[in-house]
Amino acid sequence: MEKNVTTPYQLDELNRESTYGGVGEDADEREIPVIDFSDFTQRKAQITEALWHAATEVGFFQIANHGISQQAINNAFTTAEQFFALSEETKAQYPRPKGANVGWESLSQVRPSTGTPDQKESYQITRPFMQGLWPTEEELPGFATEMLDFEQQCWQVGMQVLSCFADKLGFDTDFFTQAHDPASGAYQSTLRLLHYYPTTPVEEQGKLWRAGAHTDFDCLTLLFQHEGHGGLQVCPGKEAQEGRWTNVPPRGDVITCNIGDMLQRWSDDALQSNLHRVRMPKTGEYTGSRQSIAFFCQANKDKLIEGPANKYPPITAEDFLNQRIQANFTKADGGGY
Ligand SMILES: O=C(O)CCC(=O)C(=O)O
Ligand SMILES: [Fe+2]
Repeated sequence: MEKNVTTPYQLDELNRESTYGGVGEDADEREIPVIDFSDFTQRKAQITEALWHAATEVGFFQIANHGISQQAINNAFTTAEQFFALSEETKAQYPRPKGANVGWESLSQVRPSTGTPDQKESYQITRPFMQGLWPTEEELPGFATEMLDFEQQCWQVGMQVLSCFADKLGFDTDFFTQAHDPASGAYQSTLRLLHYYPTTPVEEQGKLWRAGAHTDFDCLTLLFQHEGHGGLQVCPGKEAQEGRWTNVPPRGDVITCNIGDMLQRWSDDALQSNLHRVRMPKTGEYTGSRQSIAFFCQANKDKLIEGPANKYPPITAEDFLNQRIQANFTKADGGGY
């Protein structure tokens, strides 16, 4: 099947996404809620209310006092930078295989909203599927150990957030924790290291984007923004037609979170998976390399996504993700599987 912007997609989520490529306008009146996670166990009920409000209204929120040390985050960024500084030939030894969320890719992700490749390279880590995809100890000592440790810390925070949503949706508290079991071979949550290439500033945003407008495929995304590396903009679903985009402050001490399509479906649309994108820097703004790190909580392949009210027919997490990945990578990259 040809993958291009005119392809009619099977999932509603994809049809929606393919219509949102317009530049729109900046709307800085909206605030991204910051939610304090300190004393999580004692304050869980209060945190849950704050999360639910943020997730149903804006779809994006930032978590402060999340428990991952600043040192661990800084180290992850430094190590990611070292990975991307490896030679093209070295990185090309670890390519993203067809239709999988693992390995290295560069300039290959074409969003249905834009039809142009994101101006970035990325490296994906999904625990069970990394064979042959780690750089060697000579190339980058300690890389796998450090990244898997960071991945585990992200998972902890992700599961805390999801346990709050489980409470509100009437599932067992640990429902999503079991659905994202890292010990299973069907685990498919992914840590993604991102490097947006240095660029020349634009007077006006044109066809090329650092990351074209999209919603995420997963249940929940934890995004670590590099202090000062701006450009991320969000647009709540309700306002997508008007195209009013809010800048997300690039704070290095909080985790920026958003709901993805999988959880929107799993919550019968109660939780909003919102559009976001990374625009090109304008004249006068920082134009160097831009880094970020994302952790995508994606239910294990064999889990069935079924909302409490059964609004949508059940679909396995594997089938759901496959359709989304397929629509996002070009044929040239070997993405059509
Ligand atoms: O780099 C960012 O700020 C956003 C990345 C993103 O949206 C994604 O990888 O899905
Ligand atoms: Fe995203």
